[in-house]
Amino acid sequence: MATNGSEKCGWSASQLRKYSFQTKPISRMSHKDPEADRLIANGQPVLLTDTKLVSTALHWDLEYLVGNLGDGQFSVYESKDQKFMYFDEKKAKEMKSFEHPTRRIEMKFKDFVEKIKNHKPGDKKIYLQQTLNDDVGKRIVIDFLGFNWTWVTEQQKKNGWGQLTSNLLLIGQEGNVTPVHYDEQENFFAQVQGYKRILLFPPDHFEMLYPYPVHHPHDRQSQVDFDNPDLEKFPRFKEVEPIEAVVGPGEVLYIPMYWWHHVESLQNGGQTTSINFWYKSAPTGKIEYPLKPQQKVAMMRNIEKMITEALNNHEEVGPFMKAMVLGRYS
Ligand SMILES: O=C(O)C(=O)C[C@H](CCCc1ccccc1)C(=O)O
Ligand SMILES: [Zn+2]
Repeated sequence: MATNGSEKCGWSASQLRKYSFQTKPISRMSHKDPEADRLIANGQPVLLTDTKLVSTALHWDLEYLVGNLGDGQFSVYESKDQKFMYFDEKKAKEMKSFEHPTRRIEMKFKDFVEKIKNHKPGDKKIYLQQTLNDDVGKRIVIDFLGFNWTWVTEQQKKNGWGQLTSNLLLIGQEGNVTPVHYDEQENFFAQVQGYKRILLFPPDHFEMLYPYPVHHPHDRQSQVDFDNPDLEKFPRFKEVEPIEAVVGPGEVLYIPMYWWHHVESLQNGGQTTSINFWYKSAPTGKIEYPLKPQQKVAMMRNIEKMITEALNNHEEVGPFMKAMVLGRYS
């Protein structure tokens, strides 16, 4: 059996899902390597092995969290399969025909842990996704204050990013998948417990990942099902060239804004815990040409929003844009 030296790195290739495309490994390095700062400054992903960003959370197992997270409500998503596709609840309200792929339940942390413990094959899968806020126990506050704010705040300043908008606490079951999507924020993704495989696709993959329309509840998510890609509808999907990282406890992955990412908790790897750090982007300074792919995605989003609002009817957007382009610009 081919090993990847997994005895050293705590996981094996057999725990990774099989997809139709090849991947290339992401570069891994110390945060002290000047190459790391160069990559981050250029909006390139990099896996940082030794930031100690969340070292004070590495002991956050379920037992400790039950005793210290407090009595607040936590957002827990349940899915009939392993996929947890995010959707915008406001946009879902506007779209009667929209089929909700997951259901959000608010519950106390101890009830979430009970559900994890009593989970049987065939039960709905669950995924806790909750923004860390200040109604947590004081030991959690102490751990939180112990994060490496010196380093991450230095990165924020150096790269001219906006404010830290939130830290999302993510606790998922083995095998859970967050399908490929992009976010409009910079992200330091810190792994706390267990292993996650992250596939990353550059922003120019917009044409190969076929995102839903902007007004759709699944805005920013790809229409392509990685487990069963419809190459008739999405022919350019076969051109994708992702890079890949398996992140383990203590490791931090920089996911640049607009970079597509797919996240899976390794199969048979036990439950996973992650904390992300989402930052507003740097303000666009002087426009320089050629435009970056990220800027073009932002432009396409604004144009789509404007046309949709002006026509005040989603059905007319396609024909309107086709009339503009077919036979004229194509
Ligand atoms: O940190 C990130 O950006 C991730 O995608 C991490 C991902 C869960 C994110 C859920 C989500 C997706 C879109 C909008 C709001 C919330 C995971 O770890 O499964
Ligand atoms: Zn994301």
